[in-house]
Amino acid sequence: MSDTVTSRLPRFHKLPMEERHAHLSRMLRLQPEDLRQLLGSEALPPVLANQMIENAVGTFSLPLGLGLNLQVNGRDHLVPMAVEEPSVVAAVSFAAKIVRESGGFTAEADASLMIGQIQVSRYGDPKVATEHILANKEQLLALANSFHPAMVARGGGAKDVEVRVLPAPEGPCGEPLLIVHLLIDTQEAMGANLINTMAEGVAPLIEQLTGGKVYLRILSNLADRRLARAICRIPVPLLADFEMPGEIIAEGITQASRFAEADPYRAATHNKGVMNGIDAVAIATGQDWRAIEAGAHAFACRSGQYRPLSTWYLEEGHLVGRIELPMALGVVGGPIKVHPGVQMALKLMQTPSVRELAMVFAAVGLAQNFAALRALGSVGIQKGHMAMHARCVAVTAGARGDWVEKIANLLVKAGHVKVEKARELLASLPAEDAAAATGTNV
Ligand SMILES: CC(C)(COP(=O)([O-])OP(=O)([O-])OC[C@H]1O[C@@H](n2cnc3c(N)ncnc32)[C@H](O)[C@@H]1OP(=O)([O-])[O-])[C@@H](O)C(=O)NCCC(=O)NCCSC(=O)C[C@@](C)(O)CC(=O)[O-]
Ligand SMILES: NC(=O)C1=CN([C@@H]2O[C@H](COP(=O)(O)OP(=O)(O)OC[C@H]3O[C@@H](n4cnc5c(N)ncnc54)[C@H](O)[C@@H]3O)[C@@H](O)[C@H]2O)C=CC1
Repeated sequence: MSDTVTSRLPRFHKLPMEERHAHLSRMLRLQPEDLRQLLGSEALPPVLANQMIENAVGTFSLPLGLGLNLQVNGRDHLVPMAVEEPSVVAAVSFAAKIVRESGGFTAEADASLMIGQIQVSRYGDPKVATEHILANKEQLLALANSFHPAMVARGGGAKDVEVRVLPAPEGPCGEPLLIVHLLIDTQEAMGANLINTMAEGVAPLIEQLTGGKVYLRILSNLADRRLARAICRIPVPLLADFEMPGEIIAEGITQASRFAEADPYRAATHNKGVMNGIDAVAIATGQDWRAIEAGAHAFACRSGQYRPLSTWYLEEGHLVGRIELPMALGVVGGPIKVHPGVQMALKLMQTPSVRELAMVFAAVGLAQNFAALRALGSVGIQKGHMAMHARCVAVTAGARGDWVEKIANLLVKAGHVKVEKARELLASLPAEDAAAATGTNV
């Protein structure tokens, strides 16, 4: 990664899109075809779409924004985000701007260790079956690795075997579940397909060793051996804005954190805010976001109560934020080398390794959460969010072209960001302006 790339691009959001492109071109040495890619005109050719999924009838677009100001472990990152919700990109950039003034995010990510699960039934005595499996661990690992020799050559592959005996859901009369875990290092890949291949591949040997019958052979999306963590420490005075001192803002954020820690109803929304950022960058970079979502929420519930993925507290005059969650990502495999838009997004991120990507994801989640809690714990979410949502409202009401921004500004000024109000504003325009505003004069 180049150190000459900065994600601190003041007032980038005020520029027209062509000037944003010009800026990126200079900084990242993008080619004209890269820019066409960004604009979507070459995003995903129908022929590729038809090869990617079944019954393809077209492609579907989302806006691609750039999260700015993000600094992780002293390095700047531009964050491509594919998302339909207004204010998400602004919010992450806003938070990252404050955090970078405090030294940026510190993050780490585990190696790509994933779990393949094999469910065994009719195995007899669970203790004996467990002993037989563990006594033949090396044979099982060798067999698993024989299905992916290239992965072993890269330093990855099956590394360990664990056995779990779980109580029968029907109660003591039912057979306890015997679950074998294959721990597999998937290196730069998310790994689902290769884990499933290995899990299916070792099943006959497990049946032979236990005398039982294997049912499911599939990865677990609770990727708790592959966690990413990020932390930030913001001096309280740095939280101040024109309206409020830092202490008041810090108090609002720590109160929000306490609420989420105590109440699953709130924790769900808190985590939705975290995932606003993570999902957007996951979609842009071709990740399996359902897998990331499943892992995040299962991890949030690991203590038996659904809890927040991030927490905030005060320590020695600083507001400290922490996040930890499973991060099963890939920079190869799946659609990553197939989808040209994904390749472009990874180019904007300067082709990170999978661990770098995981650290950026964690930092984005924490930044997104900070921005939401900062608003929620002080002026409320509607002020900033609705100001940006106003453009969507104006378009829904029929505004087009330059009039979208004008109507949006009038809605915010009126403190009334509603489609009826936008229609009322459009209807109150002189006939010529109204025709221009709704595009009916073209
Ligand atoms: C919206 C802001 C950022 C405005 O905040 P502001 O105070 O107007 O921002 P600012 O003018 O001080 O600008 C600071 C920086 O923010 C960025 N920024 C500022 N404006 C823009 C813009 N238009 N476009 C792009 N970037 C923008 C930009 O980087 C800018 O730096 P600059 O480049 O100017 O030096 C703030 O009010 C905010 O963060 N609000 C929270 C919004 C949010 O969280 N949205 C998510 C959707 S709500 C939801 O789904 C989640 C939730 C809330 O339920 C989760 C939960 O409950 O926990
Ligand atoms: N429950 C779940 O999460 C499930 C997810 N999936 C899907 O599986 C896909 C991901 O599976 P993968 O196995 O990651 O993709 P994949 O099947 O494309 O395998 C990754 C490929 O990349 C190659 N590779 C090249 N360089 C590598 C490197 N440095 N490190 C690692 N591999 C390297 C590997 O040899 C392998 O052939 C996603 O599309 C996901 O949606 C599929 C089934 C279930």
